[in-house]
Amino acid sequence: KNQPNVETKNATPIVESASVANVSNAVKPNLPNIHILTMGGTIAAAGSGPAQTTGYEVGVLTPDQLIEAVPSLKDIANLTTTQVAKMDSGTSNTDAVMVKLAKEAQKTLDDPKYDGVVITHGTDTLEETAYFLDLTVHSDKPIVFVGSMRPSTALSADGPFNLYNAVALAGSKEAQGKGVLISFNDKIGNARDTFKTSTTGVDTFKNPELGYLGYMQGGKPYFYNLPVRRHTNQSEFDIRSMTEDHLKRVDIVYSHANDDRVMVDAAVSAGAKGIIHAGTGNGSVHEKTLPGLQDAIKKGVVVVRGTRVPEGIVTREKIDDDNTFVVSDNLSPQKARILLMLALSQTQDIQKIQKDFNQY
Ligand SMILES: NC(=O)C[C@H](N)C(=O)O
Repeated sequence: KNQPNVETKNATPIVESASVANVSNAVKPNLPNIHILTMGGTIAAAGSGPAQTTGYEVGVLTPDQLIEAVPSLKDIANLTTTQVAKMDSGTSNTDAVMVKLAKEAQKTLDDPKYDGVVITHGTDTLEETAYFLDLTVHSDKPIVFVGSMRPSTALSADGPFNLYNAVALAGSKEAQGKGVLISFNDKIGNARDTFKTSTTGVDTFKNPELGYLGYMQGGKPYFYNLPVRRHTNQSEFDIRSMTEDHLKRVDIVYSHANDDRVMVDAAVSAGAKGIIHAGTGNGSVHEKTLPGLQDAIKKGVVVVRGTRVPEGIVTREKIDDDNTFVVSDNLSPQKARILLMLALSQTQDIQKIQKDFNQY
């Protein structure tokens, strides 16, 4: 029950598929070879009418149908596809799914015939999966995440143009070596810093304070900024030597007025090896919650002092040295969970884990 609908089939070369009427059946040697890994989400969704933008069925379009909706893709890339999952990323994404996708992306990028990868993904947890791949996949070839906010059946559906831009970006020289990118609504963000900011608006992926890396315009990327934190080829985490068993349980505990230790204790009894404390303000820990975190640490749980506030950084204070907390830097709780899981796959050493949070 509630298992993500995950399946893998062999890569289908769209260029050889007679059933795909709008896609050229000849490989054009002057165009980049881009492989699309599909995960489901609203970009592959269908509703019942032109104004339905919520409550539609997610992940129903096949990879071929996704591509058929954008006939001009054949002019910018030779495309092949693999359906890795057809999930609603808000209800069904798991660490196992992320591992499976990262392995699939690594395998594709290691194949000299491919120039880049596009991943179509639901937007709810896109930023988490994208950051996971940014930290574990080793390649300088472009890796571009894309999705949509409106289902394929809606008026002004944003999926087709988003997909066109993502394929154009993945086929560009400019996108090489910049880590995992998120291409959405004509903008290019990096996986670490970009996050979903609107429940239903099409301009949802951004980082209001730190901005974007660039724009897509006329099917071309225009870059202005570079990510400086370690990613892809410079990362110590490596999907090639990792299985889902290496990823330990990390829970997020969200603080609020009138907080207490109940949720921390629940995480510890559920077997958490790490806790991200999404504190108020600059990472404040409620006085009634603190003893719970201290007891968790005594049991060997690693606690990251983070914040529920979307902007700004949490830096080390006396409370962190007194309690051996790690601080989250400027990572959101959901991105801190990804990094802590990966850090815990290598060490329990607090200083090393803090160094990871300072570098990634
Ligand atoms: N816009 C979307 O893709 C939302 C959808 N619930 C998903 O994350 O799969």
